[in-house]
Amino acid sequence: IQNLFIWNRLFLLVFCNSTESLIYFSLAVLQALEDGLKRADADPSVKAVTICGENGKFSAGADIRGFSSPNKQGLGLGPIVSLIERSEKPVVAAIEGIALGGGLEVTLGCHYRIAHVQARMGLPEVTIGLLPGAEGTQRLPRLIGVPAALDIITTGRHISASEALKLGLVDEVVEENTVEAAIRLANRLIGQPLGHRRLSLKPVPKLPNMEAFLTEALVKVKKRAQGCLAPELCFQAIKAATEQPFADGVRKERELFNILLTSGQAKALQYAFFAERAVEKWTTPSGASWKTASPQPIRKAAVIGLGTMGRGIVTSLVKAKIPVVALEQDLEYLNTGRKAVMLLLEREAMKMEQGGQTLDFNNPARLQFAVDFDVLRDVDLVIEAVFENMALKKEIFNKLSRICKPEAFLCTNTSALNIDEIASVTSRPQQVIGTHFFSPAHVMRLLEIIYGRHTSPTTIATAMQLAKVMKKVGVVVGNCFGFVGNRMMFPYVQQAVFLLEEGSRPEDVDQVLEDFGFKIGPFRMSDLAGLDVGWRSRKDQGLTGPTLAPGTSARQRHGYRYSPLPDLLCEKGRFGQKTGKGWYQYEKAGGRTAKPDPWIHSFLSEYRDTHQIKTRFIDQEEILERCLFTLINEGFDILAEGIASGPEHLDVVYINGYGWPKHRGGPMFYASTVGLPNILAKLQKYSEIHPDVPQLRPSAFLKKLVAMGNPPLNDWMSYLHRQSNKL
Ligand SMILES: CCCCCCCCCCCCC[C@H](O)CC(=O)SCCNC(=O)CCNC(=O)[C@H](O)C(C)(C)COP(=O)(O)OP(=O)(O)OC[C@H]1O[C@@H](n2cnc3c(N)ncnc32)[C@H](O)[C@@H]1OP(=O)(O)O
Ligand SMILES: NC(=O)c1ccc[n+]([C@@H]2O[C@H](COP(=O)([O-])OP(=O)(O)OC[C@H]3O[C@@H](n4cnc5c(N)ncnc54)[C@H](O)[C@@H]3O)[C@@H](O)[C@H]2O)c1
Repeated sequence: IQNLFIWNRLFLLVFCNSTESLIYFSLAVLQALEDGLKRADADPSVKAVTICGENGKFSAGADIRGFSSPNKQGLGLGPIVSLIERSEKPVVAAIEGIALGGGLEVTLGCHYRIAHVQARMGLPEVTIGLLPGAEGTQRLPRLIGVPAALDIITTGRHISASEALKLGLVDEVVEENTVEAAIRLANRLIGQPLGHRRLSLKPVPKLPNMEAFLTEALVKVKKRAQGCLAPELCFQAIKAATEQPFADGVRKERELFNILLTSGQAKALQYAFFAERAVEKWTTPSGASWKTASPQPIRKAAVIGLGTMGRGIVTSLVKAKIPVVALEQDLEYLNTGRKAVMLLLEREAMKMEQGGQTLDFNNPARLQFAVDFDVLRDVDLVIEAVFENMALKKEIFNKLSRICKPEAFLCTNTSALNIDEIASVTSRPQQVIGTHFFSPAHVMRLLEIIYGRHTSPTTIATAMQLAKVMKKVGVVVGNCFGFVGNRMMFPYVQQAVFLLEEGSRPEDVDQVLEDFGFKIGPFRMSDLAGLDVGWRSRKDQGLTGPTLAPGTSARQRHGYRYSPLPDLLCEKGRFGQKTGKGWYQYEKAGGRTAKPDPWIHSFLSEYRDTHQIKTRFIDQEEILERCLFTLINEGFDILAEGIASGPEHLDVVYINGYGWPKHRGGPMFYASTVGLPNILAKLQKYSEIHPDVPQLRPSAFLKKLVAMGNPPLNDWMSYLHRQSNKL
């Protein structure tokens, strides 16, 4: 706080920015706030105080980086909030832009709160592994009641000013100048009693069935948390507010805050927060970067293919208010696709209505369906989402190159195919790029953006901008088979299948990985995605099917271990959920409840007999290590090859696209917590046992980092000497 104005008889405290655009509490800001308050209190000419932020933003809360610094910046905020509340002079908060975390807690110490209609508020500490630690868990339930406080604190969601008004979190919402409105209110309050406005003195509003409500709420919180500690501790702090006097509740809040602060989960979640922002600042080995490349505006887009992916992509574009043309191969496919898209959009519109927003999709200027490529003449960008087949993709891109206007960008949603080969059939390879969405595309946040040899920086910047507009996290990566996400997943799934050959059951492997925190284990995931997808790809690669050379050993390909188990299941028509049978059995085709299948158990045991594999008990540790360490090992190769510019990229991909538990910070962050020497030793051990599995052989980069003394993750990339130029 640098600007303190004494304005008539009013003291205006203005938080000044620590950065260009956001105010978060550093030690200096806290000290200035405390000094300002004390000065206002001591000055008899000051009759009231207004607290506001600079540049139309109240505050983003404590400086998150401070939590991992030795002097733990921001920890003194609670006493300052109490100091505000105790003031004998009325204090009014003028909330503009955002009031988050400690920022909102400051307003809870104020006697009155006025918000601008576009302001957003929230206590997002839970999302970075913490709880509101400046007495917010004790004041908020007193202000808005336990159910609403529990919802806001355990989810960390942001709320609008109108919702805040409905909940009683703010006293007034204004459309005009919030600071002036706050000053007017402060002036009116001079000399009025404040006791009833001090939240710490108020009781928590009673519920007729508080105990039952809390018991039920805890079950819900735990279920949603999926192994993350913070939501449950947020709950405990709020429960304390219902049971104990304010001062004891604050003590409990501090105790719980400290547990979280020193937990690995908070560290991991805070790493993930900054990693997500770091990947926005993309660079490529050739020196192209977000700093110098400018995105082109996308006023109209097209999606080709309205299957599983195309439907979700169209929905995302419509939600982002980008006019779309949706194209299919014939009228029959078009009608099926149109129905599916309209259903998704209706559902999305309903969800948005609950939040007071609208979605306009029945207007042909916003969404058009077609089978004729001629309608693509005026679009700025096309996203191709047809079958995963190189010949088909090339045919489509060649056509697009001829029909679309010269400046249009051509994107492919391929899961693994070579972007350069696709681009080679166009006359504009510099405008061809991979935009790899994840299923369901209107829900999943990840957008892997793959540049080819000729892709221009403008094209990358435009794809990144598109991700942002679609509220997705874009991660720029290089071109290789499977890119980052799928390339790292192949060895993970491969190990899972090898474990079945050796003695595990699908449900054992899934359970271990779900206990680790994955939303869904590899076999449940395969059943959901459809086993036929991988089968088709393996047939295309000549690993199975009619093109396989006669006499090829069942369990070997190119001299390495191969498991035909997934192929055998597909040959029996077991494609997963869609056929009602896969690695599990389902109640019907299209059913969703996976049940262990005795058929699979006896099939596996016959398979082992046929191939003379001795069934052995495989413990949880081995399941976890073999699946995760091979995935991580591939990650080190990806970094060494320059396919991704840092470990954060791999982590953001895994958290947002593959259900990796965020509270473990992503696979590469997890590797850094396990310790690279431990990972190396385990890979060496398993590789000796399975010499025919190259994915278990430790990456040269991993070995190098261990030899360099296991440096911290932030330093890993400095140990690479880049020669490759992927652009
Ligand atoms: C030793 C033990 C003793 C125990 C004693 C217990 C006592 C406890 C006392 C503790 C007091 C705790 C107080 C409080 O409860 C805790 C907090 O306030 S935690 C912080 C809560 N706030 C947040 O989580 C907000 C996070 N930020 C956002 O959600 C978004 O950034 C935004 C504010 C909505 C803005 O979004 P955008 O406009 O899209 O902008 P960016 O996200 O790209 O951000 C721009 C830039 O700012 C950086 N940044 C944003 N917020 C913070 C922050 N709070 N701290 C640090 N940095 C922040 C962000 O990283 C970007 O910078 P870049 O990374 O690009 O350099
Ligand atoms: N399904 C997934 O989970 C997933 C995830 C990420 C990426 N992908 C990739 O996305 C692409 C599409 O996959 P999908 O699962 O949506 O496939 P899908 O089989 O569900 O749909 C493909 C659609 O493309 C249409 N199509 C085929 N040829 C066409 C043509 N010439 N013109 C117009 N439309 C045509 C088909 O009619 C079909 O509706 C593939 O490259 C796939 O690898 C899929």
